[in-house]
Amino acid sequence: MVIPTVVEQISLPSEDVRGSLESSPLVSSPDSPHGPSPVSELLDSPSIPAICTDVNVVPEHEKNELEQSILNLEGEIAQLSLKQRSLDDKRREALNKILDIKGSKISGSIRVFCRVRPFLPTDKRKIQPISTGSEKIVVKLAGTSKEFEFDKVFLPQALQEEVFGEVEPVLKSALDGHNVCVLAYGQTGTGKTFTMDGTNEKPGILPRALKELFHQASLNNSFSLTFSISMLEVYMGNLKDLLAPKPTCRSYEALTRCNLNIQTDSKGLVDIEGLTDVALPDFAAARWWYGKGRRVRSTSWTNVNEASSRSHWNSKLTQILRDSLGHGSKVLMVALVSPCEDDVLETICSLNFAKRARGIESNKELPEELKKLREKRIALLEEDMREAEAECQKVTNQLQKAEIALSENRRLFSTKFRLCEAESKTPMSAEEDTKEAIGTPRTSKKDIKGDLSSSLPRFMTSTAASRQRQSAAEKEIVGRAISFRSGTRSSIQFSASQSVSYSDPRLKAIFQNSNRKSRYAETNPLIRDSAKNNGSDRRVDPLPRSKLASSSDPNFSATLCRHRRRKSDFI
Ligand SMILES: Nc1ncnc2c1ncn2[C@@H]1O[C@H](COP(=O)(O)OP(=O)(O)OP(=O)(O)O)[C@@H](O)[C@H]1O
Repeated sequence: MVIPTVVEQISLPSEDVRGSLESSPLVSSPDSPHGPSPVSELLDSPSIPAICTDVNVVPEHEKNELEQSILNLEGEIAQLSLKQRSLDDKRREALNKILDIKGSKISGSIRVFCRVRPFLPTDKRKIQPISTGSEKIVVKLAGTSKEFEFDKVFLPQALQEEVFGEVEPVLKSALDGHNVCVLAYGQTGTGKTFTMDGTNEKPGILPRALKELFHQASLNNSFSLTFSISMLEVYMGNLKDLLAPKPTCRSYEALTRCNLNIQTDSKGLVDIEGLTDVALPDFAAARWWYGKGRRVRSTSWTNVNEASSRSHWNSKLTQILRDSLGHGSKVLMVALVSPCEDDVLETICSLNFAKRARGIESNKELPEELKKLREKRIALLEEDMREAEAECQKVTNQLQKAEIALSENRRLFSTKFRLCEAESKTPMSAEEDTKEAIGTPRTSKKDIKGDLSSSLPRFMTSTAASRQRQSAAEKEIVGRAISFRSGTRSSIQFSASQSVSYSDPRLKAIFQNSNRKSRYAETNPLIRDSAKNNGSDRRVDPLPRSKLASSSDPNFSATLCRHRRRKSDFI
């Protein structure tokens, strides 16, 4: 009665095994006087392969197919990553050109906007001395008029969204690794806070920028970005750390938080000693810390020694912004002006400063034809950029799908074949081996026996002597089954060494490292070589780890590491 159990364990019936089984006293041949045994019937049946399947042995062709699929997906991912990279380069190049053309025609990197505040109920003389166009602003004073030209002029009714829309390209540039600085400048009460911070209902540039940065970073998974935030206020020559932990007493510690020192690090970059730098894992954290900084900013300066450095304070700001205003950085200044006649002198002062910052005289305007050419060029570049962005998004989606398929295939592979391989390699005790050779768990065997004996009439159940004989016969069969099993196992090991073994370089590439960069570096000679080159050419900025914007892409590691500074400048 145990024969079917033995048969169930035979995965690849060979002639030897067949012979062993058929010669067993319990397994009679078709010619035997007892007629064909259940085993013989099973072995002769055309459905043997389906019945004789060892649960621990997966067909080799399935293994090869899965392995091939993994390799194909790896190749596809490498190709898509390259495509994604080149589209991203294309987009970045177009964006840079746009910013350069849109920026000052002379300095190339500073864009200056002007925003006119609307009349407020508290304003006294609501006579508007300013006339505006989309790039021009004219101020009338004592019968004369003065004209200023900027990259963009926002009318009093301009929405926060419109202003942010013009800032957005510069943010993308920040994610591409450029230092970016957004400044608001103007007379008191003209809307600097409103433009940069805004209100809960009408958020300004900063909250929108934080949201957009995290959103943009989440769209592209070809590299990883880390964000951190620092906030400081420059007031009367003193630097206040807005994110510092609350001082326990109004003492020296509190004072030092208001008198940070500006230093130059070993690389000649600006370093504000002791400035709090908080890592931002997500947008929620960014919003929280930004809110904290805003609240601290609104509190009064009580412990500050106002006489300390008045003489060289409009220079502290310059020192702080030095890196952000330097070569290769993108600067955006918003000059805020009042619409009131009473403020007209201040307005002219602000506009003159903004004009100097922009570096172009309004009377040296570009001829109309050149202007049109410039606009046309910008429109073409914007189209290129949009196309590259859309294409890049498609590739990113394909990449995500391929990565999901790859991880699913790997999971399948490791559960099916590694388990199987481990199973076949684990040394088994004689008892375990016997159990396995017989196959069905003991309980099942008992069940079968129990079921059968209970279903048989008493006279058909075995006597003590017949049980002894049966046991001896079983032992013999089990002995043969064990030797067969051993043979099977070694054959699994052999085939495994061809396809599943860790010594196989193809699988090594798949299993060894889940890190994409190194995996690609191993599997794709193109990437491996470029990574090597970049590694030798690029200088790695030794900023503290928390201050680094790390990237899995070797091309980005050097350029993104200045995010901390960019962020602090930004705020
Ligand atoms: N574009 C605008 N639309 C509606 N309200 C505005 C706008 N700009 C400024 N305001 C309002 O004008 C007032 C002064 O603005 P805000 O406080 O932003 O000026 P400020 O330049 O930051 O002033 P200060 O330099 O004194 O801090 C606020 O009540 C603000 O809500």
